[in-house]
Amino acid sequence: MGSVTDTTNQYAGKKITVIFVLGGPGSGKGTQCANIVEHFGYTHLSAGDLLRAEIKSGSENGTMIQNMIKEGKIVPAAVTIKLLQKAIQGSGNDKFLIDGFPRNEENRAAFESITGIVPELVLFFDCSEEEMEKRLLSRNEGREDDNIETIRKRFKVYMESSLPVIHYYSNLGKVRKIDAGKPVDAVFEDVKAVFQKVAA
Ligand SMILES: Nc1ncnc2c1ncn2[C@@H]1O[C@H](COP(=O)(O)OP(=O)(O)OP(=O)(O)O)[C@@H](O)[C@H]1O
Ligand SMILES: Nc1ccn([C@@H]2O[C@H](COP(=O)(O)O)[C@@H](O)[C@H]2O)c(=O)n1
Repeated sequence: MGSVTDTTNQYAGKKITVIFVLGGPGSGKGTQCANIVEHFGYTHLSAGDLLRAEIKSGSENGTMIQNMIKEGKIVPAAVTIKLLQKAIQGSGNDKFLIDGFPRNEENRAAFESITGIVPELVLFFDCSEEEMEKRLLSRNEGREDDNIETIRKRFKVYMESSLPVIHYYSNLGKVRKIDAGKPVDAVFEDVKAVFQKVAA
């Protein structure tokens, strides 16, 4: 198992690099991950997308996951980690952006102990609640949690449970904070600067 400072991960027989992508709901994580995939060859694994796919697949956990998402709550780590492990193992790539995970201390500690994977970096999209709310309310993707009631619950969970995870990695010197309140292209310029250093 890796230590928190050793980011050379051996996973399922191969060396992999993992970057966690964190930030509030609607801060633009998914949008920027798409840009990173295109420019830097990472595979994007969105925990939220994996959970939504699990609901659609008719899995035995589907109803539980759907209820948690509607309430803006965090699904038990064991469920999400299984989906992430499957996606990592099924990918031919060795570089992963894990978006929207770990979302709380339970996610973080369980991922570390189950997989032994240590993130190279944590990309943190910092954005005001006012801007995130505006973006989520106009996202228009038919998501069941993009309504004002659930959005407020998601913000509360983010403040109470997700920010402490970002602080944990910040104390380890792993966080790269990006001003995510700027237009998409300007945010990506700042993201690029981070990835150019990772590649160097
Ligand atoms: N920098 C930006 N400026 C304006 N709008 C943006 C910006 N980045 C993303 N958006 C838009 O805001 C909405 C939310 O973005 P996105 O889905 O990337 O956020 P997210 O952080 O992945 O959200 P969630 O955690 O809820 O999945 C989308 O409609 C997207 O097009
Ligand atoms: N680690 C995670 C990630 C997400 N969820 C649930 O999915 C919802 C949507 O997540 P997005 O990243 O797509 O915004 C989120 O509000 C949680 O209910 C989770 O449980 N654990």
